[in-house]
Amino acid sequence: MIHARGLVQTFRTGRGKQKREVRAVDGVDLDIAEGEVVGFLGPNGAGKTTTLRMLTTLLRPTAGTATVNGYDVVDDAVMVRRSIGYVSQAGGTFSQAQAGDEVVDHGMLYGLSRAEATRRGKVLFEKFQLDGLWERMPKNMSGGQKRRLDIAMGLVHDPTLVFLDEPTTGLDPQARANLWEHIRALRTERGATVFLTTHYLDEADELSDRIIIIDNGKIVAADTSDNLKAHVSGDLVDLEVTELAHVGVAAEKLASIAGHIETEGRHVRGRVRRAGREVPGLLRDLTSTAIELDSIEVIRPTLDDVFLTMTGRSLRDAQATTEDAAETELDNEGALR
Ligand SMILES: Nc1ncnc2c1ncn2[C@@H]1O[C@H](COP(=O)(O)OP(=O)(O)OP(=O)(O)O)[C@@H](O)[C@H]1O
Repeated sequence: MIHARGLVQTFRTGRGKQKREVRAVDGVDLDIAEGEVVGFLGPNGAGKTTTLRMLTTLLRPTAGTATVNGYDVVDDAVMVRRSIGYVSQAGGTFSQAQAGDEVVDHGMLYGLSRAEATRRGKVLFEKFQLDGLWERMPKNMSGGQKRRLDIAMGLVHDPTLVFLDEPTTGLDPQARANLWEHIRALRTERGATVFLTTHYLDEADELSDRIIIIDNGKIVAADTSDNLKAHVSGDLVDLEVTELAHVGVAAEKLASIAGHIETEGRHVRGRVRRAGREVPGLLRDLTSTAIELDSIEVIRPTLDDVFLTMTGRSLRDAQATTEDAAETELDNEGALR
């Protein structure tokens, strides 16, 4: 479905002495199979949108190659565009037209007849709970409704591969959860392959069969969420010992199955690769040495823990830093216009 080798995108930013080159995407390889839902995760400025724009033919790669649905993104750009659905981050720039007309026009742009585009549009409106809004102007819709309209537009020509760029950014929790249901249905009901970018960890976790993490233009991890968590971080085991005097011994015992032990008051913590298997033995060991616990907690790692392990910093911190350093003067030389 999607195969990319060594994709690179560089931008020149600034003027005069400030001039420099940004390697927004720096040698990305991707292999995405039919029917997969892949979450492309990374902090702001990591290179998610730029990768997506190369795969959807909106940007010509500076270097590297990619095929989408078997078509080359440079040589067969028109065929790539015809065979995919793309819902951009900003959403559609709607005219003064009614929502239904926007969808029909979009379908006709992809070669459907007016009748067929209308038929499919009506089905999608029902599916995305937009019934009754066919004649409404998009500017008078709620954020969630507009986002669902964007997705309906991206699907009107029935693509089997759909690119969604930050589909739920700016939506309230209820509208997000509702959109998640629709995204799940793309695969279960239509068998579509979905490639979605997000910087919400929970969203990537909830929706994706596989997660690809990008940072500074490079892929730092690619696997199922469970595998990433299990292999990279392990579970956090938090023991609360009853007697402060026992903290040292408890830490020694935990150290036999865990890496990097931390203590805080009566708490002893460490990461254990297979907590389900290891913890019963640890408890027996503690009991046999008469160390009592007030509580024990096993906390599954989050994707943020994975990111921390891979890059040495938290995804949330990385987000804040790149937002501060956001470029203001952009000069996009690679764009196909
Ligand atoms: N047209 C452009 N000209 C110059 N630099 C650009 C341009 N587009 C993106 N960049 C830079 O390339 C890097 C990657 O940007 P990109 O938009 O791909 O990141 P992202 O992961 O999608 O971030 P976000 O989550 O904020 O959308 C950033 O440093 C950004 O400032």
